[in-house]
Amino acid sequence: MPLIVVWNPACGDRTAEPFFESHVLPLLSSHGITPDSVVETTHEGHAGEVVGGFVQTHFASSSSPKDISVVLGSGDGTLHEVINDLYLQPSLSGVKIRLALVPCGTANALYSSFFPPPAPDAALKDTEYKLKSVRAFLEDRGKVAPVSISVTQFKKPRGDEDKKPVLSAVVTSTSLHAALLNDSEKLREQYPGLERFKIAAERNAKKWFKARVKLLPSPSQATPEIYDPASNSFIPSSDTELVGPFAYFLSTLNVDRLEPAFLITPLSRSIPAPAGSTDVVIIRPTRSPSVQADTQEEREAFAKTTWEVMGGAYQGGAHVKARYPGEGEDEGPRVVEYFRCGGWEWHPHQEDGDAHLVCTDGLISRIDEGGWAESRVETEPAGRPGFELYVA
Ligand SMILES: Nc1ncnc2c1ncn2[C@@H]1O[C@H](COP(=O)(O)OP(=O)(O)OP(=O)(O)O)[C@@H](O)[C@H]1O
Repeated sequence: MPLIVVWNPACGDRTAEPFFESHVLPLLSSHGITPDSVVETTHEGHAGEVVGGFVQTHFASSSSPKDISVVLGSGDGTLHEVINDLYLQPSLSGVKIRLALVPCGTANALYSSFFPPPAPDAALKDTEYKLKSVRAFLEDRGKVAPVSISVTQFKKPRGDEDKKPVLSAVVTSTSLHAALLNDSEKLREQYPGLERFKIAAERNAKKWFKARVKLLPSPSQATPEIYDPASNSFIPSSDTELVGPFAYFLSTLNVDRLEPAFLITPLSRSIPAPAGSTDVVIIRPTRSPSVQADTQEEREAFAKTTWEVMGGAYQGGAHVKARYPGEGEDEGPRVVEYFRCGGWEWHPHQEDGDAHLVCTDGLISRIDEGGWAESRVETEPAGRPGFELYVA
């Protein structure tokens, strides 16, 4: 099977190059494997260009089999670029792109979801931990997990052309997560590690985002579902048209975490999601019994709730069960609404600029004035290239 090795020297703590030179390339060599191509990226977008070029070259000269392997040293953003470059190319229909990921990025959500680290802090300094997907490629080439794709389309006001769709394999979000990702890029130089996400979150925690949302069913659902903690299962949701404001709105695919220890959608593993569905985590402040109106004072006071509850994602996903204080002990409504569905529409309020940001795997896009976004899990991947991850 054709093999290309690519790493991004600029991601994470910038140690991809020495890690590949010292560990990955020698490991391949010790198994008698010489890659057809070895590339260190030199600029944004380069990984997509080289993998795309590699696939085209191989399939121009052979008709079958249409499988290639990519050893990719990066974070989620570089993988996002590769998927976005390749997925919509009609000439790559039916090609299988099998990825051996080496987690060299900052968050490494996809890798740490498939290879949950025993100790989050130590994980990325542990050479053997980082080589798990490469070892799966070397030792058991048949063992792969499919990587599902979400397609987000940016709709313009009537009469205008839509922008090119953006694909994601990890996270699609608006509200606090999109706002903090927008800020965190500016902090990358100063804070190369995970702390830049926390700093950016603190800066944005007091914002509420005015929008309305329509949840869309997956092909296997009659209607979108909501998590019912009492039965520990998903049940049909009576509410699928959600009115804001929103403090938090985030959906995931393929992952249960955004960082090794930040389990934002833990139910995607404990109650496995059927193909074609995404898990959506939402906080709407006006559901709180103590919030009377959308005022600056209420926003500032509510930031503490958002902060504390979302901190539960660092405690194994405790946010999923958090409640507002109520009449009796544990009687208030749930803070987090946890949905499972096929996708969603996000219609931002025209005057709320912050509500126009959408994050797809770290890439920030802005919805045009008067426009809206629609994100759906791809359910007809026939005619597209398929992505798979070597797993243990
Ligand atoms: N040689 C390069 N110099 C500068 N930037 C690069 C280079 N090669 C790739 N990039 C860009 O680096 C950015 C960051 O990469 P990536 O998202 O994979 O890492 P990360 O942000 O550290 O990790 P994560 O996404 O897991 O948090 C990507 O947008 C990619 O386009």
